[in-house]
Amino acid sequence: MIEFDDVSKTYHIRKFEKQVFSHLSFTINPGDSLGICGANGAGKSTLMRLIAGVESPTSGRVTRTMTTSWPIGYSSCFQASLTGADNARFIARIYGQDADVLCDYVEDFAQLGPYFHQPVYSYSAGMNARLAFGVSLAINFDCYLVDEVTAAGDERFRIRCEEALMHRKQNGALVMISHDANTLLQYCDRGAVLYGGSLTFYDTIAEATEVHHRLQSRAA
Ligand SMILES: Nc1ncnc2c1ncn2[C@@H]1O[C@H](COP(=O)(O)OP(=O)(O)OP(=O)(O)O)[C@@H](O)[C@H]1O
Repeated sequence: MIEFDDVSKTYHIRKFEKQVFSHLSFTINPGDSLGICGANGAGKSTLMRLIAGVESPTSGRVTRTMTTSWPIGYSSCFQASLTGADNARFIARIYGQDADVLCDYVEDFAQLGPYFHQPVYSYSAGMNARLAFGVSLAINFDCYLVDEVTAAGDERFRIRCEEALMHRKQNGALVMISHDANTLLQYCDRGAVLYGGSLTFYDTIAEATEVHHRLQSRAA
């Protein structure tokens, strides 16, 4: 379970203050697959970082009894001067996994060819995302956090991601951000819309994407 209790987040940037969201209370349970919709800058990635625990709330409390992946997406979570393989080994050690087994899985999954043994700074954004996806799928998290990453890679990679995520979803939880309604409809059951600093939940992802679409049309 991941529980948000009256969580608010504000960034202070020089003399400027940005309240991203306020007083969010909700729970993500095992078996949930939640799609989060919202316009650019609404706070989706910030929310994901708080769910993952890589950032803290300004006020309120986030309680986790499930292990969560880091937000898998285009933003890099790797040490750029190390190779993909060395990053995978490093992460294996942090999570107490067999480094050789994890490395083999990632090499096969991410299909980076010789780049797997090159420094991460030489990777494209898509290659970075493939590595991130491979490493996180190699570790058995209770909850996977996916930030737009399913768009990374070619058709074959997308099918691999889909199969792996659908399999993990059966045994755990999934929280996904995407600007593509079809992706959310494919992966998620429940939906939420982040708008004006508030998060509204819907029983189905179809309702959430529809509300988001209406809000977007109104703003245009
Ligand atoms: N580390 C930070 N410091 C200051 N402001 C930040 C930081 N991270 C995000 N913000 C601000 O918080 C707001 C929400 O950003 P966030 O990236 O969470 O939005 P998003 O919904 O994921 O956007 P997009 O769909 O464009 O990726 C934006 O106004 C952004 O400028």
